[in-house]
This record gives sequence, structure tokens and C-alpha cells, in this order.
Amino acid sequence: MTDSVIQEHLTKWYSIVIGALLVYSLVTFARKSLFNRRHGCKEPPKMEGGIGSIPLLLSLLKNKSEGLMMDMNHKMLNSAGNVRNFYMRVVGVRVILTKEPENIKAVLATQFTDFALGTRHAHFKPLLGDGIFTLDGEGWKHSRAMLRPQFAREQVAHVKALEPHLQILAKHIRNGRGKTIELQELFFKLTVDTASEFLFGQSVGSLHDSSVSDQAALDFGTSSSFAESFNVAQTYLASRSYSQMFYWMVNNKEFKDSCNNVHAFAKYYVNRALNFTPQELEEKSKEGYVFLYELVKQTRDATVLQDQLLNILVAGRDTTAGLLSFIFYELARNPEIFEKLKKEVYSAFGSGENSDIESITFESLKKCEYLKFVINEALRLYPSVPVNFRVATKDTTLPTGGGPDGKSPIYVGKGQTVAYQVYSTHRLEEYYGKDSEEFRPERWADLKKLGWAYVPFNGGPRICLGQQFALTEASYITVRLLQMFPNLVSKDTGSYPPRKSDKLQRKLVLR
Ligand code: HEM
Repeated sequence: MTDSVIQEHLTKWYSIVIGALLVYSLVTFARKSLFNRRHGCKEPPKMEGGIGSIPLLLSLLKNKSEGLMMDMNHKMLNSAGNVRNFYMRVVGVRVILTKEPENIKAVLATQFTDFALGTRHAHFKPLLGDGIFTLDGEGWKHSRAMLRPQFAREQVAHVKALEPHLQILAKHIRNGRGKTIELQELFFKLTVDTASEFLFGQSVGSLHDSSVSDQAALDFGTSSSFAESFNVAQTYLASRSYSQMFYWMVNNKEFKDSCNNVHAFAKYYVNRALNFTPQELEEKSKEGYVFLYELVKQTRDATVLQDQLLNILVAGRDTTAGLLSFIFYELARNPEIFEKLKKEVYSAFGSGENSDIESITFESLKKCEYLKFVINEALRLYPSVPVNFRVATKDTTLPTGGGPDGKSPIYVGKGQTVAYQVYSTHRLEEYYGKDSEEFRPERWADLKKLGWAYVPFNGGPRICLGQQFALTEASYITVRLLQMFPNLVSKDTGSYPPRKSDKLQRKLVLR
């Protein structure tokens, strides 16, 4: 080739693009090598997923649709003996998968500012706007400072508000006497009813239907239209999340209509609260704690109020319903655990006609040790958020898991994802013993110093704000159901461990 021909090719667009890519790759490689040397980083084992990891992704999706995804992920993380960290390349992008408590601690706490939520805001924005669950940085800090005081103990301690909802739930169960009852469905209705009342001051009353002949008296629209739209919108959010960078393609009319319905409901109650006089607000507050009424004392911005309330509804609803479902699933499979729990509940609060409902309080529930063990165990084996993600905001490291001995730090490049799988962390034999896959609440009597090996509510600055609210609700509902219904038989015909589905992004529920 003559000089002039070479020169002609060098000035063509494709040569410039190839040259730029080459320079970019070399600079990235050099930067990474330098960083690795400085921090002593070594690679963890690579998880082979076929070309671009596409075969692996396809099999994950298949398993997801069959409710087996978490168990398959868990098997993958267990396949190499003691290895607790892997990396894989998904369409060229490096993703690190970990179940190592030290690495989870780094991502969530000690290196908190090195990581962010990534694309969650874009995925969830059409329904949730800008709120605590979707924002990073200053926006999140501001949201957290504004909302945290509302979750103080006194606010979440009001178990009395749960009783009317429990009574309607009990009616459904009594109506189904002699038949098989799908408890999970009822728990989902219960938690949207209790959460909407706590947040907006009015329950959406989705448990009320003609079968219990107790129609909800809603100011706004019908109960079913809100609950249904909320469910539909959440399903779309999950699909947007799984579609990652192609999330914008999941944006059809049904999704938009559902978001509009949910927003119309929220707007109605937000505007109503904004129109109350200070005296009216004071009067209303005396009737019982309502999140919205307290929040309007801090901000008069209708959009902020709407977005934050919907963020909390999404964070708290499926998670608590999932927990209740797994508690009763395991109680039904384990009659001896059910009997032992009943004994504790009956001796503390009575049973049947002799139930002492007044004595069931935030404080007295905390004293029921075996109940606490049962709930801890359900959240251990079935954490409501079984796998979660963070994206690096700069070149950084995970403290351990690299190299042949798994002890060196791991490099995490800016923009790379760390997926932490609490589902597997909660089954580590080192912490939970050889029977870590079994549902055995008694283990909690002996477990010590779990640290970051037990994180159902996350940890660090973004730790769940609703933890006490959720534990109180799950405890109260469990106690009351045991008092009212002393018999529980599993009619589940599926295999064990149960199949699970991710309803919203990462929320685990029985399938
Ligand atoms: C069993 C029930 C629950 C579990 C297991 C649970 C678990 C979690 C987890 C793991 C996170 C962290 C998510 C992340 O950072 O990516 C979280 C965040 C959050 N949860 Fe919960 N949650 C439960 C119930 C609730 C309830 C009932 C509420 C409110 C009424 C609530 C409010 C929140 C809020 C506001 C956040 C965001 C905190 C922040 O980013 O600063 N959660 N929850």
C-alpha cells in the first residue's frame, strides 16, 4: 500500500472511530491496572454465562417466570464452594455479584458515597416522581431528613388502627371456612388498606367487597380502582426495571392510565389536607396519626407531598404483605412451631373470646420472644428484598473476595454494578449453621453477632425507615389471627422450597 493510500484511509471516519476506541480502551486498561496496583485489587472468579452472558440472562428470565430465580441465583453463588463473590460481563458491562457481609457493609455503609441507585429514578419516575425511594444525593438527604421524624416510635406504636382492618380480614377467612383460602391475596389487600390509611388518612378499603357486605365509604372514586391501578402500575415498574436501559420502551397506555389513576387519588387527599385550616388539622391529628397531616406542617408543596407518600406506599406495601405470607406459609407447614407460638401468644394476650386486645401494644409485642424468632426466621429465609443493586459513582473497591484465596480487594469501575444477594447471605453456614436452609426459629436463641450477615432491612444511611412499622404490623396481625383461628392447615401442593415471584422489582412474595 502506498503512503497516499494509507493516508487516505487514516482520514476516513471509520479509522477515526476505531482509533478513538483503541485509545479509550488503552487508557481504561492503564487506569484500571494502576488503580489495581495501588489498592492491591485482584479479580474474583468469573461466572461464565455464554456469549455476552445472554444465555445466562435468558435462563434467569425463564427461572424468574417459574418463580425459581432466587434459588437458581443462590445455587450459582454456592456452586464454587466457599466463593462468595463473582463477576460476570452482561453485554460487555462488568457486574459483580456478592453475598459477602463485609462487601455489603462497604456498599451500604462504610463506602456509602462511592455507590448510588443507578437508573432506579428513571425506571420509577412515571409513578413515583422524586421521592426518598428513588432519589440519590442531596435530594435523597433532604427527603430522609423530612420523613424520618414521622417514623418515630410513637407514630408507629398505634396498633389500634390495625384492628378494624383485621376484623374485615377475619370476615373473609370466616366466609371461606371449610374451603381453601388464599391468605397471601388477603394480606396484599390488608397492607394496602392499612398503609393508605396511615399515609393519606383514608383507607382505600380494598378488603371491603360484597362478600363481606361492607362497602368502603371512600370520598374519592372506588376502592378497587385505586388498588387495581396501583398493582398494575407496580407490575410495569418491575418490567421497566428489568428492561434496564431499554426501560423507556415499557410505557404503554395501560401503564400511563394506571399512573394517572393513582396520581388522581393521591392529589385528591393531598389537596384536601392542604385546604384544612390549622385548627382542622389539629382536630384531625387528635383522631389518630396520619402521615400526610404531619407532613403538610413541613411543606405545602403538593407535588412533594404526593411523590413522597407514593414512594413510602411502594416501599412498605408488598414488603409487609410478603413477610406475613411467608410467616403463615411456614406456620402451616410446621404444626409444632405453630403450637409453640400459640402457647406464647395465648399466655401473653389470651385467646378466642378471652382475648385481651387492649394489652397488645408496641411494647408488649416486643416482649414475645418466640414471635420475634418466627419473624426473624421468616425474614432470614425470605427477605422481602432478596437481591439489590448499587452502581459505583467513581472507581472504587470492595474490601474482600479477589484473588485465588478470595482475600484481596475487588476493583469496581465507575458505572459498574454491584448486586448483593441477601437471600444467600442469610443462608451462610458460617453464621447460621449446617441447617441454614431450614425454617427453625429456635436458632435465634443462640445466634450471636451477625452484623452484616443479617440485613433484611438493609443497613447504613439508607436503612429502611419503616422497619418498626412493619414489624409491629406483622406481629399484631399474627397475634390476632392466632387468637381468632387456632387451626391452620397447609393446602399447598407445591414443592419445597416454595416458588417465589418478584412482584415489584425485588420484592419477594409467594408465587
Ligand atoms: C417487612 C417489611 C419491610 C422490609 C423487609 C423492608 C426492607 C427495606 C429495604 C431492604 C430497604 C432498602 C432499599 C434500598 O435502599 O434499595 C427499604 C427502604 C425503605 N423502606 Fe422498607 N421494608 C419494609 C417495610 C417498610 C414499610 C412498612 C415502610 C413504610 C411504611 C417502609 C419504608 C421504607 C422507606 C421510606 C425506604 C427508603 C429509605 C431510604 O432510601 O432512605 N418499609 N426497606
